[in-house]
Amino acid sequence: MSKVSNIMRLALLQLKGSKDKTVNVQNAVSKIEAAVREHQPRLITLPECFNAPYGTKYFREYSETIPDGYTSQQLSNLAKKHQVYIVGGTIPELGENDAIYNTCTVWSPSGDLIAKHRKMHLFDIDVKGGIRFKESETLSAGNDFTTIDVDGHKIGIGICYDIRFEEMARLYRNEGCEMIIYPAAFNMTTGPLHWELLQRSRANDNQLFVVTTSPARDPSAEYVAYGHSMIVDPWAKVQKSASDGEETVVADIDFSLVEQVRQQIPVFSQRRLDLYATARNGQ
Ligand SMILES: NC(=O)CCC(=O)C(=O)O
Repeated sequence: MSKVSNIMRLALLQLKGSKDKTVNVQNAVSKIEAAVREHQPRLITLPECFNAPYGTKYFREYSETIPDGYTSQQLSNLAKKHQVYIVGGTIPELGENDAIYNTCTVWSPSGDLIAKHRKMHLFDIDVKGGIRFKESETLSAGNDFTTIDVDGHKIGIGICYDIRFEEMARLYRNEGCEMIIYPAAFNMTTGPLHWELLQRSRANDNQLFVVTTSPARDPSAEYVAYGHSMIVDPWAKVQKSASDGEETVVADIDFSLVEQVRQQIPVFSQRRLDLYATARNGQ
C-alpha cells in the first residue's frame, strides 16, 4: 500500500487493572471512547494482559477464544464504530488443543481482525532478591512473526519480554518495518534498569519507532507493573512517555524521521555481513 501520510496520531492507553474482567474491559472501552472524542487518533494501543491480572495462576481462568470471545468482540465493535486501528494489548487466549497463549489482537477500522501475535519469548526469569516469574508454567509460546500495514507504514508486533531479543527487532527492520509496537508489563525490579534502555536500544539498532504500552502501576497488585508507556523515535530519543498512573499518551508520529536517520547514519548498508558470517560468530 502506498503511504497515505507521513504523520500518524497514536494514543497509548496506560490502564488500571483489577481482578474483574468486565470492569477491565469496560474501562478500556471508556478510555478508547474518550481518546477518540478528545484526540482523534488513527491508532490506539492497549497494555499487556489488560483484561486480567498478570499472573500464571490467572491465565487459564481468564482466557478467551479469539475472535469470538467477549474482549475481542468489544475491540472489534469499537474499531469499526470509530474507524480506528486498535492494537489490543494482550489477553490470555484459549487456543488449539487447550493451549493458552499471551496474545495481541489487531483490529482494522472495519472491525476486522487483521493480525494476532502470540508472545514468542515467554517471560521466565529468576532474579535473586527481585522477581521470579515463569510464564511457561501455564502458557505456550507463539511461533510466528507479525507485521501489519497501517496507511502504507509497516509495523511489527512484539509482546513485552520479546523486546529483549534483538534478533526479532532486526528481522522486522529487514522486512521494512518503520515501527515496532510492544504491549508490555515490566515490573519494579527490571523496569527501572531496563525499560527505557531496551526501547532506546531497539530503536537505535534498527532506526525505527518503538512504542510500548504498560498497565498503570498498582502497588497493591500481586505483580506491580512499572508503567511509563513510551514512544521512542528512530534517533533513539524518547518522544513522549507516561508517568506510572492511569494515563493516555497522545503523539503525532512523523515517519519521515525513519528515512532521515537511515540516510544520515547508514549503518545497515555498512554492515560487514561477509565478516560476521563466520564460524567465530556461531554462538
Ligand atoms: N510481561 C513480561 O514479559 C515482563 C518482561 C520484563 O519485565 C522483563 O524484565 O523483561
